[in-house]
Amino acid sequence: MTKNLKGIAASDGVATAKAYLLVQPDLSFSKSTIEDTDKEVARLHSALDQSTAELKVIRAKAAESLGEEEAEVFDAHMTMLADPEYIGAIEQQIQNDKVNAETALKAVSDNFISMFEAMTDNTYMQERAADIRDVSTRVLSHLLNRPLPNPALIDSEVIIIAHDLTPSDTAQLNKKYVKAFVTDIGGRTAHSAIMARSLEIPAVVGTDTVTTDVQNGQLITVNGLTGDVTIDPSEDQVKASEQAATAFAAQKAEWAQLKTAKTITADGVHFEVGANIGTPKDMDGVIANGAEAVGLYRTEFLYMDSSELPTEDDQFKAYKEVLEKMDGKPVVVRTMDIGGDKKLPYLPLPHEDNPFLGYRAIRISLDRQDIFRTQLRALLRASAFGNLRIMFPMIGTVNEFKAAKKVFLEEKDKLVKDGVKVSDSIQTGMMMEVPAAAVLADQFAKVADFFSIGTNDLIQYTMAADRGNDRVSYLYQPYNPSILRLVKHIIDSAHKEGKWAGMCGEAAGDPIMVPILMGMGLDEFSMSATSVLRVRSQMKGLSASYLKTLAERAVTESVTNEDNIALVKEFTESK
Ligand SMILES: C=C(OP(=O)(O)O)C(=O)O
Ligand SMILES: [Mg+2]
Repeated sequence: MTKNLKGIAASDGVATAKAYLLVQPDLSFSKSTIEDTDKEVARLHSALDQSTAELKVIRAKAAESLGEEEAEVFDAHMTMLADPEYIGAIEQQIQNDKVNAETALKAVSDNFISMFEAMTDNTYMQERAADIRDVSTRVLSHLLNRPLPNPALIDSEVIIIAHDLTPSDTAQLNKKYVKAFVTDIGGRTAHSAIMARSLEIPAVVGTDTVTTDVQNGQLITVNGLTGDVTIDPSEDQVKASEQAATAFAAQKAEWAQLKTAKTITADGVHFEVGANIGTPKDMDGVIANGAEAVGLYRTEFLYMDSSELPTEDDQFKAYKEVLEKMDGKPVVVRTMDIGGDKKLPYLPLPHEDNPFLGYRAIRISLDRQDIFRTQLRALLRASAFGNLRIMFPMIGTVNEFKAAKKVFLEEKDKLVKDGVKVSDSIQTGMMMEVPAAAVLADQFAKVADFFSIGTNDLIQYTMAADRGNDRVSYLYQPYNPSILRLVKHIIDSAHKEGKWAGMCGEAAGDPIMVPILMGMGLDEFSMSATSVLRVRSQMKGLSASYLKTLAERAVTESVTNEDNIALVKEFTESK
Protein backbone atom coordinates (compact mmCIF):
# COMPACT_ATOMS: atom_id res chain seq x y z
CA MET A 1 0.00 0.00 0.00
CA THR A 2 1.23 3.47 -0.85
CA LYS A 3 2.72 5.41 2.04
CA ASN A 4 4.03 8.98 2.00
CA LEU A 5 6.77 10.17 4.31
CA LYS A 6 8.16 13.63 4.84
CA GLY A 7 11.75 14.17 5.88
CA ILE A 8 14.43 16.83 5.62
CA ALA A 9 15.49 17.58 2.04
CA ALA A 10 19.22 16.96 2.31
CA SER A 11 20.57 16.63 -1.22
CA ASP A 12 18.94 17.87 -4.45
CA GLY A 13 17.64 15.47 -7.05
CA VAL A 14 14.77 13.09 -7.69
CA ALA A 15 14.92 9.31 -8.06
CA THR A 16 12.75 6.21 -8.34
CA ALA A 17 14.20 2.75 -7.63
CA LYS A 18 13.89 -0.30 -5.40
CA ALA A 19 14.70 -0.03 -1.72
CA TYR A 20 17.85 -1.61 -0.31
CA LEU A 21 17.79 -1.80 3.46
CA LEU A 22 21.16 -1.08 4.96
CA VAL A 23 20.11 -2.16 8.41
CA GLN A 24 22.17 -4.29 10.76
CA PRO A 25 20.33 -7.50 11.71
CA ASP A 26 19.80 -8.35 15.35
CA LEU A 27 22.91 -10.33 16.29
CA SER A 28 22.00 -11.08 19.90
CA PHE A 29 22.41 -14.65 21.17
CA SER A 30 22.54 -16.50 24.44
CA LYS A 31 25.29 -18.52 26.00
CA SER A 32 24.79 -22.28 25.95
CA THR A 33 26.67 -25.37 27.11
CA ILE A 34 27.96 -27.68 24.38
CA GLU A 35 28.64 -31.40 24.77
CA ASP A 36 29.94 -32.13 21.28
CA THR A 37 32.66 -29.48 21.18
CA ASP A 38 34.27 -30.88 18.01
CA LYS A 39 31.02 -30.35 16.17
CA GLU A 40 30.87 -26.81 17.53
CA VAL A 41 34.42 -26.09 16.33
CA ALA A 42 33.36 -27.39 12.90
CA ARG A 43 30.39 -24.98 13.00
CA LEU A 44 32.83 -22.16 13.77
CA HIS A 45 34.97 -23.14 10.78
CA SER A 46 32.01 -23.26 8.48
CA ALA A 47 31.13 -19.69 9.52
CA LEU A 48 34.76 -18.64 9.02
CA ASP A 49 34.79 -20.17 5.53
CA GLN A 50 31.52 -18.49 4.59
CA SER A 51 32.90 -15.16 5.85
CA THR A 52 36.09 -15.54 3.83
CA ALA A 53 34.16 -16.43 0.67
CA GLU A 54 31.91 -13.43 1.18
CA LEU A 55 34.87 -11.12 1.78
CA LYS A 56 36.56 -12.30 -1.41
CA VAL A 57 33.53 -11.24 -3.45
CA ILE A 58 33.18 -7.96 -1.57
CA ARG A 59 36.86 -7.23 -2.05
CA ALA A 60 36.70 -7.83 -5.79
CA LYS A 61 33.60 -5.63 -6.13
CA ALA A 62 35.11 -2.89 -3.98
CA ALA A 63 38.31 -2.89 -6.07
CA GLU A 64 36.22 -2.59 -9.21
CA SER A 65 33.91 0.19 -8.09
CA LEU A 66 35.89 2.07 -5.46
CA GLY A 67 39.52 1.37 -6.30
CA GLU A 68 42.29 -0.89 -5.06
CA GLU A 69 43.13 1.24 -2.03
CA GLU A 70 39.57 1.15 -0.62
CA ALA A 71 39.49 -2.60 -1.19
CA GLU A 72 42.62 -3.28 0.85
CA VAL A 73 40.78 -3.04 4.15
CA PHE A 74 39.11 -6.35 3.24
CA ASP A 75 42.53 -8.02 2.86
CA ALA A 76 43.20 -7.16 6.48
CA HIS A 77 39.87 -8.75 7.40
CA MET A 78 40.69 -11.95 5.52
CA THR A 79 44.11 -12.12 7.18
CA MET A 80 42.39 -11.86 10.54
CA LEU A 81 40.07 -14.76 9.64
CA ALA A 82 43.12 -16.94 9.08
CA ASP A 83 45.08 -15.74 12.11
CA PRO A 84 46.06 -18.84 14.11
CA GLU A 85 46.33 -16.95 17.39
CA TYR A 86 42.85 -15.45 17.12
CA ILE A 87 41.10 -18.52 15.73
CA GLY A 88 43.07 -20.85 18.03
CA ALA A 89 41.92 -18.89 21.07
CA ILE A 90 38.27 -19.24 20.03
CA GLU A 91 38.63 -22.99 19.42
CA GLN A 92 40.32 -23.42 22.75
CA GLN A 93 37.57 -21.59 24.57
CA ILE A 94 34.90 -23.81 22.93
CA GLN A 95 36.84 -26.93 23.92
CA ASN A 96 37.83 -25.87 27.43
CA ASP A 97 34.70 -24.01 28.56
CA LYS A 98 32.24 -26.14 26.56
CA VAL A 99 30.46 -23.02 25.29
CA ASN A 100 28.77 -22.30 21.97
CA ALA A 101 30.84 -20.77 19.18
CA GLU A 102 29.01 -17.40 19.46
CA THR A 103 29.99 -17.03 23.12
CA ALA A 104 33.61 -18.01 22.52
CA LEU A 105 33.88 -15.72 19.46
CA LYS A 106 32.54 -12.74 21.39
CA ALA A 107 34.68 -13.32 24.49
CA VAL A 108 37.92 -13.77 22.54
CA SER A 109 37.19 -10.85 20.20
CA ASP A 110 36.35 -8.49 23.06
CA ASN A 111 39.56 -9.52 24.74
CA PHE A 112 41.68 -8.81 21.65
CA ILE A 113 39.88 -5.52 21.02
CA SER A 114 40.53 -4.17 24.49
CA MET A 115 44.12 -5.39 24.43
CA PHE A 116 44.81 -3.66 21.08
CA GLU A 117 42.91 -0.52 21.97
CA ALA A 118 44.98 -0.14 25.11
CA MET A 119 48.13 0.20 22.96
CA THR A 120 47.46 3.90 22.43
CA ASP A 121 50.93 4.59 21.01
CA ASN A 122 50.73 1.81 18.43
CA THR A 123 48.50 2.78 15.49
CA TYR A 124 49.02 -0.55 13.76
CA MET A 125 47.54 -2.49 16.67
CA GLN A 126 44.72 0.00 17.03
CA GLU A 127 43.71 -0.63 13.44
CA ARG A 128 43.67 -4.34 14.18
CA ALA A 129 41.11 -3.66 16.92
CA ALA A 130 38.79 -2.12 14.31
CA ASP A 131 39.40 -5.12 12.01
CA ILE A 132 38.49 -7.60 14.75
CA ARG A 133 35.30 -5.71 15.49
CA ASP A 134 34.23 -5.90 11.82
CA VAL A 135 35.36 -9.46 11.26
CA SER A 136 33.77 -10.88 14.40
CA THR A 137 30.45 -9.28 13.47
CA ARG A 138 30.60 -10.93 10.07
CA VAL A 139 31.43 -14.37 11.51
CA LEU A 140 28.68 -13.98 14.10
CA SER A 141 26.17 -13.17 11.37
CA HIS A 142 27.04 -16.48 9.68
CA LEU A 143 26.89 -18.43 12.92
CA LEU A 144 23.42 -17.02 13.53
CA ASN A 145 22.43 -17.24 9.89
CA ARG A 146 21.33 -13.60 9.82
CA PRO A 147 23.16 -12.06 6.86
CA LEU A 148 24.69 -8.60 7.04
CA PRO A 149 23.80 -6.13 4.32
CA ASN A 150 26.71 -5.82 1.88
CA PRO A 151 26.47 -2.51 0.03
CA ALA A 152 29.62 -3.34 -1.93
CA LEU A 153 27.67 -6.16 -3.63
CA ILE A 154 24.92 -3.93 -5.00
CA ASP A 155 24.83 -4.32 -8.76
CA SER A 156 21.53 -2.79 -9.79
CA GLU A 157 19.88 0.59 -9.20
CA VAL A 158 18.69 1.02 -5.61
CA ILE A 159 17.70 3.56 -3.01
CA ILE A 160 19.55 2.96 0.23
CA ILE A 161 17.40 2.93 3.35
CA ALA A 162 19.25 3.27 6.65
CA HIS A 163 18.70 4.37 10.21
CA ASP A 164 21.67 6.70 9.81
CA LEU A 165 24.70 6.77 7.56
CA THR A 166 28.16 7.54 8.83
CA PRO A 167 30.47 9.58 6.59
CA SER A 168 32.44 6.39 5.88
CA ASP A 169 29.24 4.50 4.87
CA THR A 170 28.45 7.39 2.54
CA ALA A 171 31.94 7.35 1.04
CA GLN A 172 31.41 3.72 0.05
CA LEU A 173 28.19 4.31 -1.87
CA ASN A 174 28.63 3.62 -5.54
CA LYS A 175 26.99 6.43 -7.50
CA LYS A 176 26.40 4.16 -10.45
CA TYR A 177 23.84 2.10 -8.54
CA VAL A 178 22.84 4.18 -5.53
CA LYS A 179 20.21 6.55 -6.89
CA ALA A 180 19.29 8.14 -3.54
CA PHE A 181 19.30 7.50 0.18
CA VAL A 182 16.73 7.96 2.90
CA THR A 183 17.39 7.76 6.64
CA ASP A 184 15.46 7.73 9.90
CA ILE A 185 17.62 10.34 11.56
CA GLY A 186 20.06 13.09 10.60
CA GLY A 187 20.13 16.75 9.61
CA ARG A 188 20.96 18.78 6.52
CA THR A 189 24.37 19.73 7.82
CA ALA A 190 25.42 16.30 9.12
CA HIS A 191 28.47 15.15 7.21
CA SER A 192 26.71 12.32 5.39
CA ALA A 193 24.26 14.87 3.94
CA ILE A 194 27.12 17.16 2.93
CA MET A 195 28.84 14.23 1.21
CA ALA A 196 25.62 13.23 -0.55
CA ARG A 197 25.53 16.70 -2.07
CA SER A 198 29.10 16.49 -3.34
CA LEU A 199 28.41 13.01 -4.73
CA GLU A 200 25.20 14.40 -6.29
CA ILE A 201 23.14 11.63 -4.70
CA PRO A 202 19.61 12.83 -3.82
CA ALA A 203 18.90 12.36 -0.11
CA VAL A 204 16.13 12.76 2.42
CA VAL A 205 17.07 12.43 6.09
CA GLY A 206 15.17 12.50 9.35
CA THR A 207 12.03 10.61 8.24
CA ASP A 208 11.92 8.92 11.68
CA THR A 209 10.44 5.65 10.46
CA VAL A 210 11.62 4.76 6.95
CA THR A 211 13.53 1.65 8.06
CA THR A 212 10.37 0.16 9.54
CA ASP A 213 8.01 1.42 6.83
CA VAL A 214 9.80 0.00 3.83
CA GLN A 215 10.78 -3.55 2.88
CA ASN A 216 13.74 -4.66 0.82
CA GLY A 217 12.93 -4.49 -2.89
CA GLN A 218 9.84 -2.26 -2.60
CA LEU A 219 9.59 0.52 -5.17
CA ILE A 220 10.16 3.99 -3.73
CA THR A 221 10.36 7.56 -5.00
CA VAL A 222 12.58 10.14 -3.34
CA ASN A 223 12.50 13.90 -3.84
CA GLY A 224 15.61 15.45 -2.33
CA LEU A 225 14.35 18.94 -3.21
CA THR A 226 11.20 18.74 -1.12
CA GLY A 227 11.91 15.96 1.40
CA ASP A 228 9.07 13.76 0.06
CA VAL A 229 9.40 9.99 0.01
CA THR A 230 6.73 7.65 -1.36
CA ILE A 231 6.78 3.93 -0.68
CA ASP A 232 5.01 1.74 -3.19
CA PRO A 233 3.91 4.71 -5.34
CA SER A 234 0.96 4.59 -7.73
CA GLU A 235 1.61 4.79 -11.46
CA ASP A 236 0.68 8.46 -11.40
CA GLN A 237 3.10 9.14 -8.57
CA VAL A 238 5.92 7.41 -10.46
CA LYS A 239 5.09 9.53 -13.47
CA ALA A 240 5.08 12.72 -11.38
CA SER A 241 8.43 11.76 -9.90
CA GLU A 242 9.90 11.19 -13.35
CA GLN A 243 8.59 14.59 -14.45
CA ALA A 244 10.18 16.22 -11.41
CA ALA A 245 13.47 14.52 -12.29
CA THR A 246 13.26 15.82 -15.88
CA ALA A 247 12.45 19.35 -14.71
CA PHE A 248 15.40 19.27 -12.33
CA ALA A 249 17.72 18.08 -15.10
CA ALA A 250 16.48 20.92 -17.36
CA GLN A 251 17.09 23.46 -14.59
CA LYS A 252 20.61 22.11 -14.15
CA ALA A 253 21.28 22.39 -17.88
CA GLU A 254 20.25 26.05 -17.76
CA TRP A 255 22.58 26.77 -14.83
CA ALA A 256 25.39 24.93 -16.62
CA GLN A 257 25.57 27.78 -19.12
CA LEU A 258 27.10 29.90 -16.34
CA LYS A 259 29.95 27.49 -15.85
CA THR A 260 32.70 29.68 -17.24
CA ALA A 261 31.17 32.99 -16.10
CA LYS A 262 32.36 35.00 -13.11
CA THR A 263 29.83 35.63 -10.39
CA ILE A 264 28.68 39.19 -11.08
CA THR A 265 25.51 40.73 -9.64
CA ALA A 266 22.96 42.80 -11.57
CA ASP A 267 24.77 45.94 -10.36
CA GLY A 268 28.20 44.69 -11.35
CA VAL A 269 29.57 43.52 -7.99
CA HIS A 270 31.77 40.42 -7.97
CA PHE A 271 31.42 37.77 -5.26
CA GLU A 272 33.73 34.79 -5.16
CA VAL A 273 31.74 31.55 -5.30
CA GLY A 274 33.82 28.55 -4.32
CA ALA A 275 33.28 24.89 -3.58
CA ASN A 276 33.88 22.66 -0.59
CA ILE A 277 35.73 19.38 -1.09
CA GLY A 278 36.55 16.35 1.04
CA THR A 279 39.10 14.62 -1.20
CA PRO A 280 40.98 15.35 -4.44
CA LYS A 281 38.38 13.11 -6.14
CA ASP A 282 35.82 15.89 -5.59
CA MET A 283 37.83 18.17 -7.90
CA ASP A 284 35.95 16.82 -10.93
CA GLY A 285 32.77 18.34 -9.50
CA VAL A 286 34.56 21.60 -8.69
CA ILE A 287 35.79 21.97 -12.25
CA ALA A 288 32.52 20.76 -13.82
CA ASN A 289 30.61 23.38 -11.84
CA GLY A 290 33.02 26.23 -12.56
CA ALA A 291 33.85 27.13 -8.95
CA GLU A 292 36.10 30.19 -8.58
CA ALA A 293 37.94 28.77 -5.56
CA VAL A 294 38.09 25.85 -3.20
CA GLY A 295 36.79 27.60 -0.11
CA LEU A 296 37.08 24.59 2.15
CA TYR A 297 39.09 21.41 1.77
CA ARG A 298 38.03 19.19 4.68
CA THR A 299 41.31 17.29 5.06
CA GLU A 300 39.97 14.98 7.76
CA PHE A 301 38.50 12.85 4.95
CA LEU A 302 42.05 12.09 3.83
CA TYR A 303 42.65 10.67 7.29
CA MET A 304 39.30 8.88 7.34
CA ASP A 305 39.86 7.29 3.92
CA SER A 306 43.11 5.78 5.05
CA SER A 307 43.69 2.77 7.29
CA GLU A 308 46.51 4.54 9.11
CA LEU A 309 47.75 8.09 9.60
CA PRO A 310 48.53 9.41 6.10
CA THR A 311 52.23 10.11 5.64
CA GLU A 312 53.65 13.53 4.82
CA ASP A 313 54.17 12.37 1.23
CA ASP A 314 50.63 11.01 0.85
CA GLN A 315 49.28 14.32 2.05
CA PHE A 316 51.67 16.36 -0.07
CA LYS A 317 50.45 14.53 -3.18
CA ALA A 318 46.78 15.14 -2.35
CA TYR A 319 47.28 18.87 -1.61
CA LYS A 320 49.48 19.38 -4.66
CA GLU A 321 46.88 17.73 -6.90
CA VAL A 322 44.13 20.05 -5.68
CA LEU A 323 46.32 23.17 -5.97
CA GLU A 324 47.44 22.27 -9.47
CA LYS A 325 43.91 21.52 -10.62
CA MET A 326 42.81 24.98 -9.42
CA ASP A 327 45.55 26.50 -11.55
CA GLY A 328 46.35 29.55 -9.41
CA LYS A 329 42.83 30.06 -8.03
CA PRO A 330 42.62 30.13 -4.22
CA VAL A 331 42.47 26.87 -2.26
CA VAL A 332 41.60 27.07 1.44
CA VAL A 333 42.83 23.93 3.15
CA ARG A 334 41.55 23.33 6.64
CA THR A 335 43.77 21.34 8.96
CA MET A 336 42.38 18.07 10.33
CA ASP A 337 38.97 18.42 11.98
CA ILE A 338 38.57 15.00 13.55
CA GLY A 339 36.09 14.50 16.38
CA GLY A 340 32.33 15.06 16.64
CA ASP A 341 30.78 12.78 13.98
CA LYS A 342 34.11 12.26 12.19
CA LYS A 343 36.06 9.39 13.69
CA LEU A 344 39.35 7.68 12.89
CA PRO A 345 39.37 3.94 13.61
CA TYR A 346 43.13 4.01 14.16
CA LEU A 347 43.04 6.99 16.50
CA PRO A 348 40.54 5.84 19.08
CA LEU A 349 39.54 8.73 21.25
CA PRO A 350 38.32 8.14 24.78
CA HIS A 351 34.53 7.91 25.06
CA GLU A 352 32.98 11.33 25.62
CA ASP A 353 29.42 12.19 26.58
CA ASN A 354 29.49 15.30 24.39
CA PRO A 355 31.88 14.62 21.50
CA PHE A 356 30.87 17.82 19.68
CA LEU A 357 32.02 19.75 22.73
CA GLY A 358 35.03 17.58 23.33
CA TYR A 359 38.45 16.72 22.15
CA ARG A 360 38.33 17.62 18.46
CA ALA A 361 39.88 19.59 15.61
CA ILE A 362 42.54 22.12 16.65
CA ARG A 363 42.33 20.81 20.20
CA ILE A 364 43.70 17.47 18.98
CA SER A 365 46.21 19.12 16.64
CA LEU A 366 47.74 21.29 19.36
CA ASP A 367 47.92 18.27 21.66
CA ARG A 368 49.17 15.76 19.07
CA GLN A 369 51.75 18.00 17.44
CA ASP A 370 53.36 15.05 15.70
CA ILE A 371 50.21 14.71 13.57
CA PHE A 372 49.80 18.49 13.16
CA ARG A 373 53.40 19.17 12.14
CA THR A 374 53.32 16.39 9.53
CA GLN A 375 50.22 17.96 7.99
CA LEU A 376 51.68 21.47 8.02
CA ARG A 377 54.89 20.29 6.38
CA ALA A 378 52.93 18.56 3.63
CA LEU A 379 50.92 21.74 3.10
CA LEU A 380 53.98 23.97 3.08
CA ARG A 381 55.69 21.79 0.49
CA ALA A 382 52.55 21.80 -1.65
CA SER A 383 52.26 25.59 -1.40
CA ALA A 384 54.80 25.98 -4.21
CA PHE A 385 52.21 24.54 -6.63
CA GLY A 386 49.35 27.02 -6.36
CA ASN A 387 47.52 29.60 -4.29
CA LEU A 388 47.33 28.00 -0.84
CA ARG A 389 45.50 29.39 2.18
CA ILE A 390 45.58 27.47 5.45
CA MET A 391 42.78 27.55 7.97
CA PHE A 392 42.48 26.18 11.50
CA PRO A 393 39.17 24.60 12.64
CA MET A 394 37.26 25.14 15.90
CA ILE A 395 39.38 28.04 17.13
CA GLY A 396 37.83 29.35 20.36
CA THR A 397 40.54 31.58 21.81
CA VAL A 398 43.13 33.97 20.41
CA ASN A 399 45.81 31.93 22.16
CA GLU A 400 44.78 28.80 20.26
CA PHE A 401 45.13 30.67 16.98
CA LYS A 402 48.52 32.05 17.99
CA ALA A 403 49.74 28.61 19.10
CA ALA A 404 48.66 27.03 15.79
CA LYS A 405 50.27 29.84 13.80
CA LYS A 406 53.49 29.46 15.81
CA VAL A 407 53.74 25.76 14.92
CA PHE A 408 53.08 26.68 11.27
CA LEU A 409 55.89 29.28 11.28
CA GLU A 410 58.31 26.87 12.98
CA GLU A 411 57.72 24.21 10.32
CA LYS A 412 58.00 26.83 7.58
CA ASP A 413 61.37 28.00 8.97
CA LYS A 414 62.68 24.45 9.11
CA LEU A 415 61.72 23.76 5.50
CA VAL A 416 63.16 27.04 4.26
CA LYS A 417 66.44 26.29 6.09
CA ASP A 418 66.51 22.89 4.39
CA GLY A 419 66.22 24.60 1.02
CA VAL A 420 62.67 23.39 0.30
CA LYS A 421 60.63 25.67 -1.95
CA VAL A 422 57.75 27.17 0.02
CA SER A 423 55.37 29.94 -1.01
CA ASP A 424 55.88 33.22 0.80
CA SER A 425 52.30 34.37 0.47
CA ILE A 426 50.35 31.68 2.30
CA GLN A 427 47.48 33.29 4.19
CA THR A 428 46.64 31.75 7.56
CA GLY A 429 43.06 32.10 8.67
CA MET A 430 40.51 30.42 10.84
CA MET A 431 37.06 28.93 10.90
CA MET A 432 34.56 31.11 12.70
CA GLU A 433 32.35 28.42 14.20
CA VAL A 434 32.72 28.78 17.96
CA PRO A 435 30.44 31.52 19.34
CA ALA A 436 33.18 32.78 21.71
CA ALA A 437 35.40 33.50 18.71
CA ALA A 438 32.55 35.10 16.74
CA VAL A 439 31.81 37.54 19.58
CA LEU A 440 35.51 38.43 19.76
CA ALA A 441 35.96 38.65 15.98
CA ASP A 442 37.38 42.20 16.25
CA GLN A 443 40.34 40.84 18.26
CA PHE A 444 40.81 37.79 16.04
CA ALA A 445 40.87 40.04 12.96
CA LYS A 446 44.15 41.51 14.24
CA VAL A 447 45.91 38.12 14.11
CA ALA A 448 44.18 36.06 11.41
CA ASP A 449 44.50 36.77 7.67
CA PHE A 450 40.89 35.75 6.99
CA PHE A 451 37.78 34.24 8.48
CA SER A 452 35.62 31.49 7.05
CA ILE A 453 32.29 31.27 8.82
CA GLY A 454 31.31 27.69 9.62
CA THR A 455 27.59 28.07 10.08
CA ASN A 456 27.06 24.32 10.47
CA ASP A 457 28.75 24.44 13.84
CA LEU A 458 28.20 28.10 14.64
CA ILE A 459 24.42 27.57 14.51
CA GLN A 460 24.48 24.36 16.54
CA TYR A 461 26.64 25.93 19.25
CA THR A 462 24.78 29.25 19.33
CA MET A 463 21.29 27.69 19.33
CA ALA A 464 22.39 24.71 21.49
CA ALA A 465 20.80 22.41 18.89
CA ASP A 466 22.68 19.37 17.58
CA ARG A 467 23.16 19.75 13.81
CA GLY A 468 22.46 16.06 13.21
CA ASN A 469 19.37 15.66 15.40
CA ASP A 470 16.10 16.00 13.50
CA ARG A 471 14.15 16.31 16.76
CA VAL A 472 15.67 19.71 17.39
CA SER A 473 16.02 20.72 13.75
CA TYR A 474 13.31 23.35 14.26
CA LEU A 475 15.89 25.20 16.36
CA TYR A 476 18.50 25.00 13.66
CA GLN A 477 17.76 28.53 12.41
CA PRO A 478 20.29 30.06 10.03
CA TYR A 479 18.28 33.29 9.64
CA ASN A 480 17.66 33.86 13.32
CA PRO A 481 18.80 37.45 14.01
CA SER A 482 21.08 36.10 16.76
CA ILE A 483 23.05 34.14 14.16
CA LEU A 484 22.93 36.98 11.65
CA ARG A 485 24.27 39.49 14.18
CA LEU A 486 27.25 37.21 14.79
CA VAL A 487 27.77 36.81 11.04
CA LYS A 488 27.60 40.57 10.49
CA HIS A 489 30.00 41.23 13.36
CA ILE A 490 32.47 38.72 11.88
CA ILE A 491 32.30 40.30 8.41
CA ASP A 492 32.56 43.89 9.68
CA SER A 493 35.46 42.99 12.01
CA ALA A 494 37.40 41.41 9.16
CA HIS A 495 36.83 44.42 6.91
CA LYS A 496 37.89 46.89 9.59
CA GLU A 497 41.31 45.23 9.66
CA GLY A 498 41.53 44.96 5.87
CA LYS A 499 40.93 41.21 5.93
CA TRP A 500 38.40 39.13 3.99
CA ALA A 501 35.53 37.05 5.30
CA GLY A 502 34.00 34.01 3.66
CA MET A 503 31.49 31.37 4.61
CA CYS A 504 31.97 27.65 4.09
CA GLY A 505 29.06 26.35 6.16
CA GLU A 506 26.06 25.04 4.23
CA ALA A 507 24.22 28.36 4.74
CA ALA A 508 26.52 29.93 2.11
CA GLY A 509 24.56 28.11 -0.59
CA ASP A 510 21.13 28.63 0.96
CA PRO A 511 18.87 30.66 -1.35
CA ILE A 512 17.33 32.60 1.56
CA MET A 513 20.69 33.32 3.15
CA VAL A 514 22.50 34.36 -0.04
CA PRO A 515 20.74 37.77 -0.44
CA ILE A 516 21.32 38.62 3.24
CA LEU A 517 25.01 37.74 2.98
CA MET A 518 25.35 39.73 -0.24
CA GLY A 519 23.88 42.73 1.57
CA MET A 520 26.35 42.24 4.42
CA GLY A 521 29.25 42.25 1.96
CA LEU A 522 30.52 38.72 2.55
CA ASP A 523 33.51 38.33 0.23
CA GLU A 524 33.54 34.63 -0.49
CA PHE A 525 30.79 31.98 -0.55
CA SER A 526 31.87 28.34 -0.46
CA MET A 527 29.42 25.47 -0.77
CA SER A 528 28.81 21.99 -2.16
CA ALA A 529 30.09 22.10 -5.74
CA THR A 530 26.62 21.17 -6.96
CA SER A 531 25.20 24.43 -5.55
CA VAL A 532 27.71 26.77 -7.23
CA LEU A 533 25.82 27.35 -10.47
CA ARG A 534 22.46 27.78 -8.77
CA VAL A 535 23.93 30.46 -6.51
CA ARG A 536 25.75 32.16 -9.39
CA SER A 537 22.48 32.30 -11.27
CA GLN A 538 20.67 33.71 -8.21
CA MET A 539 23.32 36.41 -7.64
CA LYS A 540 23.24 37.44 -11.28
CA GLY A 541 19.61 38.48 -10.82
CA LEU A 542 20.14 40.50 -7.63
CA SER A 543 21.56 43.92 -6.89
CA ALA A 544 24.10 43.99 -4.04
CA SER A 545 23.61 47.65 -3.14
CA TYR A 546 19.84 47.23 -2.85
CA LEU A 547 20.36 44.28 -0.48
CA LYS A 548 22.31 46.40 2.04
CA THR A 549 19.01 47.60 3.49
CA LEU A 550 17.76 44.02 3.70
CA ALA A 551 20.88 43.02 5.65
CA GLU A 552 20.53 45.97 7.98
CA ARG A 553 16.87 45.31 8.70
CA ALA A 554 17.52 41.58 9.19
CA VAL A 555 19.68 42.33 12.24
CA THR A 556 17.88 45.37 13.63
CA GLU A 557 14.14 44.88 13.04
CA SER A 558 13.60 41.14 12.79
CA VAL A 559 12.95 39.08 15.88
CA THR A 560 12.60 35.56 14.51
CA ASN A 561 13.94 33.25 11.83
CA GLU A 562 10.57 33.49 10.06
CA ASP A 563 10.68 37.31 10.08
CA ASN A 564 13.83 37.10 8.02
CA ILE A 565 12.42 34.56 5.57
CA ALA A 566 9.56 37.00 4.96
CA LEU A 567 11.97 39.93 4.68
CA VAL A 568 14.10 38.16 2.06
CA LYS A 569 10.96 37.35 0.07
CA GLU A 570 9.88 40.98 0.25
CA PHE A 571 13.25 42.15 -1.09
CA THR A 572 13.82 39.51 -3.73
CA GLU A 573 10.36 38.84 -5.11
CA SER A 574 9.63 42.50 -5.77
CA LYS A 575 12.95 42.92 -7.59
C1 LIG B 1 32.04 24.15 7.43
C2 LIG B 1 31.96 23.70 8.65
O1 LIG B 1 32.72 22.67 9.08
P1 LIG B 1 32.19 21.17 9.23
O2 LIG B 1 30.87 21.07 8.54
O3 LIG B 1 33.21 20.29 8.62
O4 LIG B 1 32.07 21.01 10.71
C3 LIG B 1 30.99 24.26 9.60
O5 LIG B 1 31.01 23.93 10.78
O6 LIG B 1 30.17 25.07 9.13
MG1 LIG C 1 32.64 22.81 11.66
